[in-house]
Amino acid sequence: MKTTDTIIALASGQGRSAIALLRISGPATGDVVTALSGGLPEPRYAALRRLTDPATGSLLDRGLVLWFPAPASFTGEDMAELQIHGGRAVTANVVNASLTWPGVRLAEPGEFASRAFENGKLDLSAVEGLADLINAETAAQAKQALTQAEGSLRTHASDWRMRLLRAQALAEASIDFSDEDDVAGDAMAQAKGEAAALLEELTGELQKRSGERLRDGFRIVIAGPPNAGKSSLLNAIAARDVAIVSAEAGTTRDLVEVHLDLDGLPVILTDTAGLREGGGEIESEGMRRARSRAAEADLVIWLIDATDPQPDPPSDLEALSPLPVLNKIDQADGPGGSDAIAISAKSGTGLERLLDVLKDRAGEGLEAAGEPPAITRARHRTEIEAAASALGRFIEEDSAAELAAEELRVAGRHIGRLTGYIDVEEILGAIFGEFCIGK
Ligand SMILES: Nc1nc2c(ncn2[C@@H]2O[C@H](COP(=O)(O)OP(=O)(O)OP(=O)(O)O)[C@@H](O)[C@H]2O)c(=O)[nH]1
Ligand SMILES: [K+]
Ligand SMILES: [Mg+2]
Repeated sequence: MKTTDTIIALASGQGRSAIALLRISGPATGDVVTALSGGLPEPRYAALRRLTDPATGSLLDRGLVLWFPAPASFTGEDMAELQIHGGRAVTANVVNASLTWPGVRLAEPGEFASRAFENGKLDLSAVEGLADLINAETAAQAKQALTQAEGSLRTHASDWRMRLLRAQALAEASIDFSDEDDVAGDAMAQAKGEAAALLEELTGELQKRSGERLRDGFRIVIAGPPNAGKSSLLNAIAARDVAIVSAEAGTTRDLVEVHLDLDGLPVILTDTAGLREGGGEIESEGMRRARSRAAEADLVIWLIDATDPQPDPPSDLEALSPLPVLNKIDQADGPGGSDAIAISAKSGTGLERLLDVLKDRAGEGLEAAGEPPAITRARHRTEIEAAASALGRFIEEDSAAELAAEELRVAGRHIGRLTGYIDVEEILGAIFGEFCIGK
């Protein structure tokens, strides 16, 4: 990416809409806007302007023009936003007219955010928060993403960095005074005390899983013998015909997944192939997938047919403490007498109760008690784990002070990568690649 280029992109969704938002960023922005609209409006005030093709003078559209001179813009560069009519031809014409200006090109995905990062407008954790906000499907996800975009992880990371620097300074003092035994020993003991307190805090954060779960969704897997009504249950909960239902045992082979919003909580519900002995090659592969998805789930529903004598779940599923649910009670004689939740996927009986239980379980899994979790994605976990093990090595190291102090620098590098203030090149692509064009 060359920051001398001026970039343009449709920031609102693709396709027909009432209004479309075009964003332009880079040194030629002022010239392009002047060429299109005859001048620059007052900074940060919307002005209604006629937009004409600078080459032919023909009218392209009328729209609102906003001008954000550097450095007070999202990217930190000269920027403009054009609110124009959202027809495909209108937006294409305005974009094409802008592209005729020298040094102007279409933006790559995430390029606006990446320039904001390069210009120190956003740190990496805030960029990730913005990406999550754009992808958020439920209210709880959006709330967490916004908290992160506003700097929740950055606040933690800078506190951790400061404490590491303090420990580092103490460890280095102990090296400098190594010929004065008690001064050196005292400084090293203080450094280890700082490190131990920080390690305890990092370990506490690593124990919380709710941030990542909330970002990814709480995973519920429906498992059970063939024909128990698993696909019928998925369809009933999703209120759409997602999975094929039939009286033939072994209908479902692949995993069928739906994303649900249960009172603001994101849930991923997966229907699986019925589990039984035997089965052909395809069905066996389906059962293998069912078991492995169940093993990764936050909650497994073991669905059985109330009208049919049932096998117990296989031992690998039993070990996951599945939630027992009894289906087809519309056809069963009695309530069954077990602790299973009784439902009919067909008539809808008992579904509300089941949904209440699912909401409770998802709520327990997703809503952190106390402080919101610092970790919201695997990248954060990897860095914090690496920092914690370096701290552990520092605390245990009782040989040369120089070697021990190096572990603190390693920990500092990993914490620094959370916000990207140091040594970030290799992680940039992965983060900005998640964005759509125009952000
Ligand atoms: N009476 C009654 N029939 C049901 C109920 N739920 C499902 N069925 C029927 O049971 C049969 C099997 O339903 P499916 O949803 O395909 O069952 P499955 O567990 O997904 O089956 P496989 O994918 O083959 O493992 C179909 O004929 C459904 O109409 C129910 O609550 N009551
Ligand atoms: K079936
Ligand atoms: Mg099925």
